[in-house]
Amino acid sequence: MAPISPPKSNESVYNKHITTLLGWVTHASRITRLTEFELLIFVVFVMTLVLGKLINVVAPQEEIQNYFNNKRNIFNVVFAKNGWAWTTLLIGIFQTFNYRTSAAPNLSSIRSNLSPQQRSSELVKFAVRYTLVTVWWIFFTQWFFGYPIMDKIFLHTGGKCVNITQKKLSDFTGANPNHSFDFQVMERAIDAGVKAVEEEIFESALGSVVCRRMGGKMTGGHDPSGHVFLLVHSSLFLLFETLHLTNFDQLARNSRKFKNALFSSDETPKDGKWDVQKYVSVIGTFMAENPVVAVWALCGLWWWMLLMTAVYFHSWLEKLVGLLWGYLGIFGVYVLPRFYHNPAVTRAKPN
Ligand SMILES: CCCCCCCC/C=C\CCCCCCCC(=O)SCCNC(=O)CCNC(=O)[C@H](O)C(C)(C)COP(=O)(O)O
Ligand SMILES: Nc1ncnc2c1ncn2[C@@H]1O[C@H](COP(=O)(O)O)[C@@H](OP(=O)(O)O)[C@H]1O
Repeated sequence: MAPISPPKSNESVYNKHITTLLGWVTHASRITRLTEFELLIFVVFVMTLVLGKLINVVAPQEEIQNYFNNKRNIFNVVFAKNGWAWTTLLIGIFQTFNYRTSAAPNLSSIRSNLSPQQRSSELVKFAVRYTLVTVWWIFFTQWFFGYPIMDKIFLHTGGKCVNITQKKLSDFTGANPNHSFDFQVMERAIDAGVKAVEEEIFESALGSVVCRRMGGKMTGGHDPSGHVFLLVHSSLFLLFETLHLTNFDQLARNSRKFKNALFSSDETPKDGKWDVQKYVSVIGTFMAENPVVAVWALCGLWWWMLLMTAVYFHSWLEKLVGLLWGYLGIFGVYVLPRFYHNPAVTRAKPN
């Protein structure tokens, strides 16, 4: 009779599973050329969409209705709708402070050991990367030899702009030279004496920007989520640009200093009044020494908005397509070059 092996302890089973999981992570990291931490970041966005779907499925509708699914909420109107402008502003501030690091060694970024030439060369490389990711954003959401890619996908899969009455058409006077293509279509429709503008040729020729500005509604077809794209694309860009430049030890030291300054005894209200000037100065100093904090705060807002988009808007597939286009641009700019220019990583391929 074969000897009966002793029952395995829970701990040994967990250890075995963790070893297997880590093996998969290492393997995925080798194939994709992403570091394990970067891989984790990519996975977080997929998991956020999954989490949003779960919340949507399990929470009763009346409980999940809130301020955040109002399209006119301030975070959507002020931040997401101007998402690339915010991204540009914050990475611009980060790079400016970062460039000056050698003059201020207590900054939480690590460029102080570079010569002026090296720093200039880093800045040029950054400008090239910024231009590439900006062009990707423009192509997907704003313009791609006519309509942007997201609109082209929508129109080619049978999407239409509906609900445009002749009145809305004639009311539409906000001429935007950037969308001359749309205006040509409209002019042709007007010249042809289109009465009800719901005519097939007209409806299907309108892109999302003009359609919404005319008070119409995009319907049918596959409408990739512009929000998921923008939030993921911007977050990945900001993280890839800042993580490797962050001195986490210095950041931790500065954070402790900040906390002490904020909560020190002389910061308690005197005669019921807070010393606002002191607070502004403490917070200002902290933000100037740690520009990365503002960048990560924007990433935090993007993550929350992504979760809200995942709960309330679009179909699952439309969000997934937005996500994949967001991944693709960043992968092309930051990771693809590693397949050609990083022999150390290439050598790390399994035998
Ligand atoms: C900071 C470093 C500077 C380096 C300089 C490098 C040289 C760069 C040279 C050329 C690059 C091109 C210049 C582009 C500048 C871009 C500045 C802006 O961002 S201005 C435009 C602001 N617009 C937005 O942010 C709009 C964002 N919104 C959207 O994309 C969409 O509304 C949506 C995708 C969020 C949703 O779509 P919807 O259809 O549902 O509305
Ligand atoms: N997190 C969010 N908060 C508020 N509105 C959101 C949102 N995510 C998407 N939306 C809205 O849902 C619609 C589809 O978004 P998208 O295609 O960009 O993913 C857009 O409506 P409007 O275009 O009417 O503003 C957008 O404003």
